[in-house]
Amino acid sequence: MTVPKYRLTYFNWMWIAEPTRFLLSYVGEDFEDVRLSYEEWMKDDPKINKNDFPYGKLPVLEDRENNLKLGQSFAIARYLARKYNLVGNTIVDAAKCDEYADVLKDMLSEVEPMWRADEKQKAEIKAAFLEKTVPRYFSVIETDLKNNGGKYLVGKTTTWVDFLCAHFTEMFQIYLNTDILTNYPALKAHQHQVFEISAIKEWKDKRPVTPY
Ligand SMILES: N[C@@H](CCC(=O)N[C@@H](CS)C(=O)NCC(=O)O)C(=O)O
Repeated sequence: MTVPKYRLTYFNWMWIAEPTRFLLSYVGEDFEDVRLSYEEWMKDDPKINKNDFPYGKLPVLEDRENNLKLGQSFAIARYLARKYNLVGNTIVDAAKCDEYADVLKDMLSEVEPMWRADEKQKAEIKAAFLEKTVPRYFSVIETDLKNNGGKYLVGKTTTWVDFLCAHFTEMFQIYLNTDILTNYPALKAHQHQVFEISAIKEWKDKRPVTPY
C-alpha cells in the first residue's frame, strides 16, 4: 500500500481544516485525515505529543513530497492552492483570493468567541454578526460575484477561495443556526455550485458527520 503524500491532523471537526480537505479532494490527492480527540488534547493526554505540531495548535499539514510540516489553516490552504494552481491566473487574481480569504478569517474571528461565551454573550455576538458583520462583507462580495458572472469568486477558474467561501458560509449558517445567505442570492448559488462539484460532493458524502 502506498503512503499518501499528505497527512492532515486536526480535531474531529470541519471548522478550519475543511477547506484543505475540500482542496485535496478536488485535486484528487489521497490524504491521511487524522482526527485527534479534543478532550484528550486539552487534558494533555500522554498519547498526544503536542511538540509534534508547530505552535502546539491544529490543523497541521505534513507534505511528505516537500518534507514540510505546516501550521496555520489559511497558510496550509494557500500553500496547496499555489501548488495546484488554484490561485487564479494573475497576481491580481491571487491578491483578490487573499483579500476574500482574509475577509472570511475576520468573520471567523468574530464568531469564534461564541465558543467560550455564556448564553447572553452568545446572543449579543450573534446579533452583532448578523446585523453588522454579514452586511459589511457580504454586500461587497455579492456584488463582486455577480459582476464576475456568478460562478467563480475570482477570475474565470476555480480558486481556493471558492472552497473557503462555500465552506465558511455553511459553517456560519450551522453555527448560528440562521440562513445568513437569504439576502445574498449570488453567494447562495455559488455555495450550491461548489457543493455540486463531483469531488466535493463525494467528499461531503463520505466525510465523518460532525456538528461543525
Ligand atoms: N490561526 C490558527 C488557529 C489554530 C487554533 O487555534 N486551533 C485550535 C482548534 S480550532 C487548537 O489547536 N486548539 C487547541 C489548543 O489551542 O490547545 C489556524 O488557523 O490554524
